[in-house]
This record gives sequence, structure tokens and C-alpha cells, in this order.
Amino acid sequence: MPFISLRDGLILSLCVIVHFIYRNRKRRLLPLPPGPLQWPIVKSTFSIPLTNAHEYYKELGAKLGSKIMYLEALGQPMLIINDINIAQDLLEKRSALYSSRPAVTMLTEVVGLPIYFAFMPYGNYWRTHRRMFQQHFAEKHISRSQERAIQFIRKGLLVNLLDSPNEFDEHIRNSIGGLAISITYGLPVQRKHDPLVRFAEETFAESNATAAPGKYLVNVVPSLKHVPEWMPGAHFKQVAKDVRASLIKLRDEPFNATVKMMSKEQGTAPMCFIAETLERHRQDSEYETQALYTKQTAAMVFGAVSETTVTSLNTLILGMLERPDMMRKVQKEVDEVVGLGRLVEVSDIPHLHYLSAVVKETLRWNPVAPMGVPHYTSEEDVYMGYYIPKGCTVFANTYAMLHDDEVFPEPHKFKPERFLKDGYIRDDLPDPEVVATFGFGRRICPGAHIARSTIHLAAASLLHLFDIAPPVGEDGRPIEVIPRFKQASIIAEQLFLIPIALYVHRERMDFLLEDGIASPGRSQIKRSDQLIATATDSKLTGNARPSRRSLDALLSSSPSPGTMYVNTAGEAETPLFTAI
Ligand code: HEM
Repeated sequence: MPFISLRDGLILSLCVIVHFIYRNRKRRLLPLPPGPLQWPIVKSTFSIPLTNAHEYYKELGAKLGSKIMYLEALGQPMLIINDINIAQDLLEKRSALYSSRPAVTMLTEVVGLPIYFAFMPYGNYWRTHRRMFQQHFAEKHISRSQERAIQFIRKGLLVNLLDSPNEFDEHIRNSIGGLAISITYGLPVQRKHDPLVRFAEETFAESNATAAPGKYLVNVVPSLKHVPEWMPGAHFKQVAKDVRASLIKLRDEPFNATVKMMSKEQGTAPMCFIAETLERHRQDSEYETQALYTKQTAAMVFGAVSETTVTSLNTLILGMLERPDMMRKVQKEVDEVVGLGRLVEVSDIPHLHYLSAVVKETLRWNPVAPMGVPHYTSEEDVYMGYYIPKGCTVFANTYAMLHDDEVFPEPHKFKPERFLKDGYIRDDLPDPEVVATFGFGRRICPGAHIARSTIHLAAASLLHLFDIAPPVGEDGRPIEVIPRFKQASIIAEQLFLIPIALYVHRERMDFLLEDGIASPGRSQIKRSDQLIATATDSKLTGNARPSRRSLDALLSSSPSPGTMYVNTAGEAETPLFTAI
């Protein structure tokens, strides 16, 4: 047998060692991607914006002439990507290196409940949760969530809007949040002000805030987690205790209620994530562990579905205010396809091209996650001659990608027609329903198909029955609505979501101001005018439309008389859904 000689072996080993030394030296000698000025020790810490991060990085990229940037803050390397192709090269084609998440010590160790798999580092634990999610919510099962969405839109959103259109934000929240609870737990949901929807919203917002980089120093200096609670400055420990208590309640109570419904004495639970997943693992030897993963995965679903879809629908409403001419085109199209005798069905959606353009423009105009959800490198890498370190937080700047004025001229304008040619959807533009909006690679949003379908169905149903118009001022003229979006920042309280905010000239519309949307005080502010007006209020719309024409169809479409459809006093106690 041919063996290599000792001399050749030594030479070979030497070559390998030289190669590694050279490679590592080369890597150290390679430049980092361009970035702002790096000061000694603090590096670019003071260049990190506190607000408007996505806009700041878009402009910084233009100034540096680069769509990939590197910054370092408090020892943490960060890569910002402003370009779809670069994001695909790194986060998709090299996804084995780019699919982890940065550590969030406050949430995972101080609160001590790492239950949201969106924040889990890459690895088997994350994979188990994601697989569990995908088994139930796979695209091939989309009809399950569509059927439920139709119910929530008809019996919740539309009926509530007919009843009190000025509370449109609350109605959208309750019906989308209710949908999330229904598909996850199969529990009944109240038509208005559902307590579980409210509690889940609050808990998700609180726990999300613990993950916001910069809000808690312990996320930057993890050793602070050892500080005793009585120490000055250790208030974060009390916050963590409260968040933990809420999270445990959110994780356990709806889950236990579903399990109770599933038990023989209580009858069968409706089709939902919990029921189906527990059933699948019923015979497993490690059933208890699987049950824990099931309830952890379920706790993730509400937050993932709710705020994102609500933000998109609110943005669409704002877009319709911006472009009433486009709204009329969508309504004409919906009228032609659906007609006046029935309500919108899933099968109508593929025929609604103007609506499709409006949805694409909505997602492009105000990306829900403007800086994406950060990824994290698990190994070092070299790209375009630049060195990218291991342990680097990577932000895909969705906003910069979808506001690139070479691809989308006048990106700040709401122009759905940019996606249309001869009344059909163009195929030569990046499609915000597919690219960037829902992230990249192995962490890409696994609920994107549900989100798209829900937004299309809700928007078509809304525009089929309602006009959206600005309120009318005292002088009888419509009040001008100036769109602004609350900016997300990597250091903002909300890590990646931007609730819509409308800025208007008149004080009376202040319920739509940024603060009004985000602060607890908003419900005390009087909503004096109707933003979504029915045609019976023709003085508001100026262009009457038989808004209640399909109310009969709406009411008669109810499959289970006995549940609530019309507005009566005390309706808050009546469940919107019983088992379907
Ligand atoms: C307009 C609506 C939505 C938008 C814009 C959105 C966007 C995103 C983005 C940007 C990510 C991070 C992707 C990445 O890291 O590259 C994400 C993750 C996720 N989304 Fe969505 N999403 C939406 C709706 C939904 C819905 C309806 C569901 C569930 C049915 C869902 C479930 C999730 C989950 C579970 C993750 C975590 C994935 C992981 O870390 O492995 N999302 N979403």
C-alpha cells in the first residue's frame, strides 16, 4: 500500500498550517464593509440612530455608495444590507452561516422564558418549534385558515364596522387577533373587545420590548443579569418578573382551556394548532416535552399574526385615503367579479388585479418590519472581498430595498399602478408580497401565505362594502390626511413593527396621531369623525355608494344562527365563534 513518507508528510502538514495562517491573516487583512467613522474603543456606537434606523441606513448607504455596511457598537459587530440581491446572496445562498439570532439576555435569561421561536438561536431547539409550526400551518393547509378568516371578517370585522366605523382600528385588531386565537387554540372569541386578544396583545408588546436592543443594558452587558434585585438600577429585574408572570399566563391558560375542550367530557375542540399537534404526538414516549413545545409554539403565533397583519391593513386604509381614484378602481373590479348579491369569497381573489397591486404597494410603501428581524452569523465569512466576522448581527433593511428609487420611482408615494401593466400585474419588478417583506432564508416568515391571504380577503371584503374617506371638517370640506409612519429602530421599544399613524392638520383627528395609536391614553381621545364612512353618510364621502346593500347577504351567510351577528346591547359577552 502506498504510504506517504515522513518527509512528505511533514511538508504537507506545514503547507496546511501555512494555508490556515495565511487564510486567517488574509481575513484579518481584508477590509470590513464600508461604514461610518470608527472611533477608538467606542467604534461607531454614537453613529447608531435612536430613531429612524431604516431611513438613516438607507441614506448612509447612498452617502457611502454601498449597499452593504458595517458598524460596531459596544463591541457588537453589525452588518446592514440595503439590497435584495445581497440579502439573497448571504441570507439565502449562505443560509447555513446566517440563520441564527442575536442573544437577547433580558428575554431569555432574566425573564427566563425563551418561548418565542422567532428569537431562538439557530439549532435543533429552534428547528423543532419551527417544524411543529409548519406541519400545521403549511401552505397545503391554507384553506383551514382561509375558512376561519372569512368567518372573522364577515361576522367580526364587517359587522362591527357597520355598527361603529369610527372604531375601525379596534375592530381590525379584535378580528385579526381573534383569528389568531381561533386558528391556534380553537377558543371562542368575542365579537368586540375580546379579553384574551387584549391580554395577548399587551403581553406580546411587553415581552417584545424586553428584546429591543438598547432598552435594557443587560442585553448589551449580559453579566448584569447577576446583579441582585435590591441593587440600585436593577429595576429591570422587577420588569422581568412581571413579564414572566404574564408570559406564563399566556403560555398556559389558553392552552389548558383547549386541552379541557379536547377532553372527552367536554366534547371535541374545533380544528386548531393545539388540538392537531397534540393529537399527532399523543402516542410519543416524550409526550410531555412535545406538549411543552406545542404551547410554546402557540404562544408565538398570536404575536406573529396580529401586529403585522393589523399594521398592513391599517396601511392599506391609509393608502386608500391617499388614492381615492385607485379605491374606485378596486371597487369597480370587486363589483364586476363579486357582484352585489353575495360576499367576497376566496375564489374571487385571483381575479382582482387592482386589489393585488394595492396590496403589493401597501407592503412596499410601509414595510411592517422595516429592518427585518435580525439574523446573526454563526461563522466568519468573506463577501465581495469584505470580511464579515462571526457573531455579527445582520439587518436586512427591507425599507431601503423597497424604497430604492431606481426600482420604485417616487418611493414615498402610494402608487399601486407601478405594479400594473394593461390592467395586469407586471412581472419585471421585485414583488413585495414575495421578496424582502417576509424576510430571507431559513428564518423567512413561515406564515407569509396566511398573511397574504388574510390581507387580500379583508381588503376585498372591506372595499366591497365600504368607502374609505377622510372626515369632514366644520367647513364641510374633507380634512387633509398627511401620512406618516411611526419609525422603528433597532433601539426603539418596538423592535420591528411600525404601527400606522396618520398626521392631520386638525386637532380633532388627533386620535390618529402616532401617540394616539401607541399610548394607553388613546381610548380616552374622542374619535369625532368617521374615517371609514358608509355611503349612507354621503356627506362624508361625497360619492354615495350602496354600502349596506350586502348586509342581507352578510347576515344570511351566517352558518350557525344563535351566534351574534347584529349589534345589540351586551354583545361583548357573546362569543363570536363557537366550535366550527
Ligand atoms: C404582513 C404580515 C407579516 C409580515 C410582514 C411578517 C414578516 C416577518 C418577518 C420579516 C420575519 C423574520 C424573517 C427573517 O428573519 O428573515 C417573520 C418571522 C416569523 N413570522 Fe411573520 N410576518 C407576517 C405575518 C405572519 C403570520 C400571519 C404568521 C403566522 C401565521 C407569522 C409567523 C412568523 C413566525 C413564526 C416567524 C419566526 C420565524 C423564525 O424565526 O424561524 N408571520 N415574519
